[in-house]
Amino acid sequence: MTSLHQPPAPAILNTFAEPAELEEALAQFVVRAQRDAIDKKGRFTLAISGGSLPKQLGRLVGNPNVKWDKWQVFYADERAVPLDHPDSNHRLCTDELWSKVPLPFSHIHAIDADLLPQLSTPDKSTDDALDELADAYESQLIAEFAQKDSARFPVFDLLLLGLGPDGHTCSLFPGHALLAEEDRWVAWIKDSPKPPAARITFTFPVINHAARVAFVAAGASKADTLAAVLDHPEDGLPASRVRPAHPGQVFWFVDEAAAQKVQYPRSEFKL
Ligand SMILES: O=C(O)[C@H](O)[C@@H](O)[C@H](O)[C@H](O)COP(=O)(O)O
Repeated sequence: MTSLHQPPAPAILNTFAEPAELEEALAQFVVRAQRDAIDKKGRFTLAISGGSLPKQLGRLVGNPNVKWDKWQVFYADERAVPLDHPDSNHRLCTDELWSKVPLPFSHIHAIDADLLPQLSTPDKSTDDALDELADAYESQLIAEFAQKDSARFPVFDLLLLGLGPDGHTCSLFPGHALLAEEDRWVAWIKDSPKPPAARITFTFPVINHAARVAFVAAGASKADTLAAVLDHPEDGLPASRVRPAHPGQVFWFVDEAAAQKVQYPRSEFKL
């Protein structure tokens, strides 16, 4: 049997007493993923979501083991707002991280902000404008991956994702038609229940081709959702559907406050 036919590996749940410990372990984990990727291919491809994540990666700043010049950074989802808008994930990441580290600007793949004015002009429908925005972002992924890896879907070395209170991840929300997307790499949504409404997002085929996916969730407000995602995957919440194909692996980095209701077996964090 080829590896392609093996079932996805069960997620690894790492829990930490305090958010500070979680952040330290997360930084070590990212550095390890980076080292493995650079050893194999000379580059490290990472995609990140918004929310609390950029702050939780603070321990990477000033870390001498991070080879920033080898990173290629994408956004696993992004809000359709200008890049300097307070709602922009790119702006959040820039403020929290990229502005503090020597990551070359050309290695940060943001949405094409020149396409945004189309969203507010009468000569184009919102659907068409968002479609173009998502396509343009998909082209950036194709430029990075398709020529180099000639894969049907990109294989990210690492995706760093958050968990929303309704079980969403990226901009993939419960019950939304986008959960069934099978072809596109990047899709758009104009009715996101979490504001702002218009966004683009990686699709499940992209997420589920990644080599590693790390979810990060901290705080008691995540407790019920985390228990639902890990203990009741049969409910099909978006975060439960993240199950990268073998040999991909999902890791959870959560603090005790978030893990308090979870029955799922915990692992001892090791690199
Ligand atoms: O841009 C977004 O809105 C996100 O990508 C979203 O999926 C986020 O990661 C979760 O909602 C968790 O957000 P918190 O970490 O802030 O709870």
